[in-house]
Amino acid sequence: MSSPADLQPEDAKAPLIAARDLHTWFELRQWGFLRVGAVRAVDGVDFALAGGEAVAFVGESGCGKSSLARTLLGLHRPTRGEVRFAGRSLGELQGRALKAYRAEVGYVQQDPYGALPPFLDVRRILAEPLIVHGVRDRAERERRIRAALEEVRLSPAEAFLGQFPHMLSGGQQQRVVIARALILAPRLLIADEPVSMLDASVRVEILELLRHIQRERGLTLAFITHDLSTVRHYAERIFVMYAGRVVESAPVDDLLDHPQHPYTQALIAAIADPDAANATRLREVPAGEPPSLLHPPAACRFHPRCPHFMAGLCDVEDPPDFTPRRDHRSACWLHR
Ligand SMILES: Nc1ncnc2c1ncn2[C@@H]1O[C@H](COP(=O)(O)OP(=O)(O)OP(=O)(O)O)[C@@H](O)[C@H]1O
Repeated sequence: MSSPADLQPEDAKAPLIAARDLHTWFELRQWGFLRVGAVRAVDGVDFALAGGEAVAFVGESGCGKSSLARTLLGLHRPTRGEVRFAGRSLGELQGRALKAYRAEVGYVQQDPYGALPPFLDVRRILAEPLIVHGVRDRAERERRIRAALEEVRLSPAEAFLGQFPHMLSGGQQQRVVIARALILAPRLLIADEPVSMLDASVRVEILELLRHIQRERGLTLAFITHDLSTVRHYAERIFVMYAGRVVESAPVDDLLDHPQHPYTQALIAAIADPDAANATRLREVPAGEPPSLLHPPAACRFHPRCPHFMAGLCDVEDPPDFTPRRDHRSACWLHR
C-alpha cells in the first residue's frame, strides 16, 4: 500500500498545500489543429493553506474555481507555476508518490448522482478506493466502510451497504460521496460546490457535517462556492476569485465585515438578507458581465465593471497584492 510516508515534507514548516504563480490555460483549436487562443481559467494564483485550516474559494460562475480545484487535485497540469503539497511539487510526483498523493486528497464534487457509479452498491463504492490502495484484508475493508458510513451519519451502516445510488436521496448520495472521499484518511478535502445541487432543506446539514468532520479530523478543507452568504460558518479564511485570479483574501469575519476590493464589496452588497425593507430597495450588484477568459481585460480584470476605475492605471498595470489590513490582501490600486 502506498503510504503518506512517500510524501514526507522537505521542510517541516511548509504549508500543507500551496500554489505559486499557478496558471491553468486551456488551448482552443479550430478543426483540431488551428490554435485560436487559450481560456485562462487559472491565471496567476498564489496561496498557502495550513494543515487543519478550512477555507473557501468564492466567485461567480466561470471564474475558474473548478479548474483551480482540478489543478490542485492533479487532474489538470499547470500551464505555468506549481502546486506544492507537503513541500513537494506535484509535477515531481510519479508512481508510488503520485498514488500516495491521490490518497492524501479527497474530492467531493457538485453532482453526487453523477459522481457515483450507478451499478455498484454502497459497499462496493466504498471498497473500491481501499482495494486500489492495497487494503487486501476483507474484514479490515468492511470495518473501515462501516466506520465511514457512521461518520457521515448514514446510520445504521447495515441499512445502506446494499443500496444502489438511485435508491438514495440526494443528501444521502452526497454523504456516500463524502464517505468515499474520506475513506483513505486524506489530509486535504476539496469540496467543489458540495451542496449546490441539493434541496435547500439538506444543504445546511451537509455543510455542517463537512465542517464537523474537518474539525474532528484536523483536515484542511477547501470549499469551492459561488455563494458568499453561506461561508461565514464553514470557513476560517476566504479567497475571492475573479476571472482566474484571487483578488482578495482574509479571515472570514474581516473579509465579510470589511471587504476591501470593489468586486468583493459589490458581491457582499448583492447578498440578500431577510429584511422586509429590501423589497423596496435596489441593491448594488456588480454591473456588467463577468469577462471572457479567452480575451480577458488588460491589467486589473475587474476594471470594466469597477465603480472606482482609474484610467491609465487600472487598465494598464496589474495591481499587486496590497495589505490594507492585517492578514488581509487585496489586489486593487485603491490601496496604493
Ligand atoms: N477542459 C476544459 N477545456 C476548455 N475550457 C475549459 C475546460 N474546463 C473549464 N474550461 C473553461 O474555463 C473557464 C472556467 O471554468 P470553471 O469551471 O473552472 O469555472 P467555475 O468558476 O468553476 O464555474 P462554475 O461554477 O460554473 O463551474 C470557463 O470558461 C470554462 O468554459
